[in-house]
Amino acid sequence: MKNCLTIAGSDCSGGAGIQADLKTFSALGTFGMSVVSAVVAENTSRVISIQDIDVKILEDQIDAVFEDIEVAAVKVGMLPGIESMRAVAAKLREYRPPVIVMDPVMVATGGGNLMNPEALGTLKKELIPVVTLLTPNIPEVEIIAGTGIRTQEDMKAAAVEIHRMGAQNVLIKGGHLEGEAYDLLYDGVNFYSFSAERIDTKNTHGTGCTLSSAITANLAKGMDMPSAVAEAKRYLTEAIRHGLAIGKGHGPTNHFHEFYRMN
Ligand SMILES: Nc1ncnc2c1ncn2[C@@H]1O[C@H](COP(=O)(O)OP(=O)(O)O)[C@@H](O)[C@H]1O
Ligand SMILES: Cc1ncc(COP(=O)(O)O)c(N)n1
Repeated sequence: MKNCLTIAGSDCSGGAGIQADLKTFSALGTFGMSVVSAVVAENTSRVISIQDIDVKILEDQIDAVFEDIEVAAVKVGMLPGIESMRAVAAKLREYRPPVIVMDPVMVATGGGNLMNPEALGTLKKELIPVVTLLTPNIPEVEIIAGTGIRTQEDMKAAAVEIHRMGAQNVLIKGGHLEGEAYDLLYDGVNFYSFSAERIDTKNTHGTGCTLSSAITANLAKGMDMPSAVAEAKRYLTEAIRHGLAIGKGHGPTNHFHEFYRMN
């Protein structure tokens, strides 16, 4: 079995963050481990408060995993600010895991800032250059690339720009645009399109986390990048289709529905 590590925030309501990542890692047959970067008091409707984890214990958690266990792939999710970003970037440069997938989480689906906007420069300078794959959504692309995105052509231009910043691969998620659920992958040479039907639901809490951790698990299992993304998208679409109407706001994706067990 391959070992996957998520470095991300804790969502006590279980739909996003490390909780979504660990459920995805398990559902896809990998062994999941987690380094907590922040504790977020949140639910399907709102973010109440956030406590950043001290940098020392953030670093110690990473050391505890890497000094003992072989890590096939790392997923990085919410990093709340400059200090945590610097610490994680330094540890990733030190341990050099074979795969690093980063979801540059900025805002929760239910609203609420999860990243200090002042950390944008650190994200660009220290983290983007070390990642195997960056998976921004449209608002995140607009902030990172500094351009408005309305069309698939805009997505292409921004993917090239983010690749230039140092990300080996870029997957721009089009969930925030209208029409089909269209995502675009750029590997520095080719573009790959991934389309799925848009499911009419408000239960989309954790979709980005689920997709990036599913890609991480698939890469850990040895798939090439386009196959890992295609399979992860298939997994995610079913997890949204069978999404759970839990809570009063945006319910979570479902990792254990009948469709996936049978396929
Ligand atoms: N209603 C939906 N039906 C099907 N796929 C969706 C839906 N909403 C989002 N997606 C897909 O979920 C993934 C994450 O989407 P997006 O909303 O863009 O990112 P984030 O969750 O980070 O904000 C993408 O693959 C996107 O295409
Ligand atoms: C701790 C944490 N991390 C990430 C998200 C974003 O989730 P989404 O996958 O809906 O973009 C979240 N709401 N909470």
